[in-house]
Amino acid sequence: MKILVIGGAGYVGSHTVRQLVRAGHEVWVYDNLSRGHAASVPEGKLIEGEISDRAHLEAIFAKHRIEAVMHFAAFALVGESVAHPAMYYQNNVTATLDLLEAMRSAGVWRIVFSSTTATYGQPEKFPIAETTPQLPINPYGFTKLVIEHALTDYAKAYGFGCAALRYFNAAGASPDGDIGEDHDPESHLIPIVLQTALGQRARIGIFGDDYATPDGTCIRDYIHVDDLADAHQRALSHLEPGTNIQVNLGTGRGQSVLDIVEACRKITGHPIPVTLEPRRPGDPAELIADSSLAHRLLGWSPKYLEIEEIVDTAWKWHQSHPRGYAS
Ligand SMILES: NC(=O)c1ccc[n+]([C@@H]2O[C@H](COP(=O)([O-])OP(=O)(O)OC[C@H]3O[C@@H](n4cnc5c(N)ncnc54)[C@H](O)[C@@H]3O)[C@@H](O)[C@H]2O)c1
Ligand SMILES: O=c1ccn([C@@H]2O[C@H](COP(=O)(O)OP(=O)(O)O[C@H]3O[C@H](CO)[C@@H](O)[C@H](O)[C@H]3O)[C@@H](O)[C@H]2O)c(=O)[nH]1
Repeated sequence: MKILVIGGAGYVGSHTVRQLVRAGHEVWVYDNLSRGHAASVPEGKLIEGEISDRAHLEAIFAKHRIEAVMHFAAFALVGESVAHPAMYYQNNVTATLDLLEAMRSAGVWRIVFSSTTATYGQPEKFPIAETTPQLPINPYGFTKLVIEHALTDYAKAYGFGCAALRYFNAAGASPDGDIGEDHDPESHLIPIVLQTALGQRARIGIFGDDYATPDGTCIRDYIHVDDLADAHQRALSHLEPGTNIQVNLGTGRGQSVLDIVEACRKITGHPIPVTLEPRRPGDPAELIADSSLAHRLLGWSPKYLEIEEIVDTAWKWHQSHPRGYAS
């Protein structure tokens, strides 16, 4: 299929692009490089552009006879969304609606959308299934929920084929160490802990140890990026006009912040000093996925289940690219 991967120069997008290319799809990446890296995109495949630029998108859709969109482009940081909600509503909602309109004018009806567990807020029951009420507790989660609703309506009214993939915490890197996670500034837990192991940071600050979890630190379900990429391919082949699915993607296993530090100590052999810091606004205490629907609908199940295996792939990337793509 001819696929435009929007936000494909970013972390999850770049891993997905690789798998799509290997599977024989004709892939183009559309990205404004605000948070992505040209070096993560296969040679000659990057088109620089904004998702709010409808005319540019429509021209690209026509020129490359695009049949499907994978939409990764967004701002995606919980804490930042609390501090700067306008940025989030603008990019994740307004500009994404421009993209949907560009697709509609161009007759491109297939879309796989990066949604998130942040749309659930802080559920009371675990694991989280798709039937769990979506009650976001931060602006980021709200922006993604708005687009899920828009996709439902576009599927019904305009015959779009839509899959919203609700990832839990993306983690790890390509096992060959060629591509991986590189955000500047980095705010995600695993890369920060590994940067501490590399000596680039003196310590890792733990955001709160008074949550209602066994060790008091927040629990997340870390899912390998290559498993997410695999789910995108499966979702794409599931799309028909009017398809509208939402599925969780996680391992079903929860790791606390302290568990992650411990796993990184084991993999890196570094003591990794920690300090205690106040809670980060917008953080839910616990998020663990029930991904059985993705298994039933798409035949998907994660290949990386052990957190040490996931951290090991990230560690390979950080060791071979201590300054990320600038290395
Ligand atoms: N990383 C996670 O743990 C996680 C979990 C759940 C959902 N998600 C979602 O997955 C998607 C990808 O996340 P990521 O971690 O790879 O993020 P990322 O920041 O690494 O990648 C996003 C990419 O989109 C591009 N982009 C942003 N706004 C754009 C715009 N207006 N026009 C064109 N390009 C634009 C950026 O330059 C970047 O390359 C996001 O939509 C995010 O909300 C991520
Ligand atoms: O220096 C740090 C960084 C993070 N944390 C904690 O580690 C956990 C994970 O944080 P982080 O890696 O920043 O991820 P999340 O805030 O859980 O958000 C990620 O995972 C969500 C899905 O759960 C996605 O929607 C988001 O886009 C993605 O950034 C949270 O409890 C943080 O408070 C720390 O204690 N110290």
